[in-house]
Amino acid sequence: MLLCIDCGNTNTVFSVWDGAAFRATWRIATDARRTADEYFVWLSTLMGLKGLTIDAIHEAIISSTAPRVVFNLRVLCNRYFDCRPLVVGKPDCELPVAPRVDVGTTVGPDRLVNTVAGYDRHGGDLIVVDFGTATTFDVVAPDGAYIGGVIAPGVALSLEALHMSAAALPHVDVTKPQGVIGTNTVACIQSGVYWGYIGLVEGIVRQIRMERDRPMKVIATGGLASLFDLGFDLFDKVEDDLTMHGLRLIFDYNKGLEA
Ligand SMILES: Nc1ncnc2c1ncn2[C@@H]1O[C@H](COP(=O)(O)OP(=O)(O)O)[C@@H](O)[C@H]1O
Ligand SMILES: CC(C)(COP(=O)(O)O)[C@@H](O)C(=O)NCCC(=O)O
Ligand SMILES: [K+]
Repeated sequence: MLLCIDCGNTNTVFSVWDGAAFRATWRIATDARRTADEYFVWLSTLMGLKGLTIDAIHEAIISSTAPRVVFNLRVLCNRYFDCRPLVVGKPDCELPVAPRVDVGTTVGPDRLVNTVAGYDRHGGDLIVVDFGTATTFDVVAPDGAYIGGVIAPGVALSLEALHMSAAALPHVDVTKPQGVIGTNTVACIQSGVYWGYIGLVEGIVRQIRMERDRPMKVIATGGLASLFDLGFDLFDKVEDDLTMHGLRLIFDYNKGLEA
């Protein structure tokens, strides 16, 4: 079985695949101090609850926007699964189409993975919006290349920044407000972030389409994507499993090159 690990700045998501068949997925807070042994105990317990045996894992691929976390994940794969994981963005991990960006730019591996997954499912002329720690827009060319995009502060990060920097503003969870005009502090903050984000997504997508001068599909992923999909026409589709799908595709692509 194949283990796919998508490590974001906030959460790390594991998924297990039997060939092309998805088996299960689990999420843990990202923490560079977590050791290989800790991952193993956690993962083997959860796999056991699903009737899956951890001994069946012999292959792994990692994408990480937090480079320091990769060390212990590599140890996990070497020690417990007896394999060298592929790490997206490293020279030995090939992509079907190379990104076209400024020389010297290191594109976030999550964005490269989303590009591969989005292109596989929807073809080119695509915008992938990923609501993570940061909200990213990845622009995919007709040939499947990542050609750039947008990085905006994440939703949770914006809320946290308000709370941290303004003495009278409480910590607030993001939800869809009833209207725009808040009649208490919490409602005002929720409105600012929620409607601010709707405007941000609409505006950025419109500008990208204008700059590319052609119709482009918009696919959204990440925990909060469905919240912003409620009652709006922002996205053609929300696909929570997009990054995991991309990791499996990249793994298979590299395996095909070996053969
Ligand atoms: N369903 C959800 N509801 C509310 N907040 C969420 C949800 N999913 C994720 N978040 C929050 O959004 C932020 C980004 O989460 P995540 O998508 O895991 O980011 P990353 O991929 O960068 O680690 C985190 O602060 C997380 O707590
Ligand atoms: C923009 C990001 C921080 C998003 O990471 P995430 O929110 O998924 O943790 C990550 O893709 C990154 O570190 N990118 C490097 C710069 C770039 O992609 O151009
Ligand atoms: K992201």
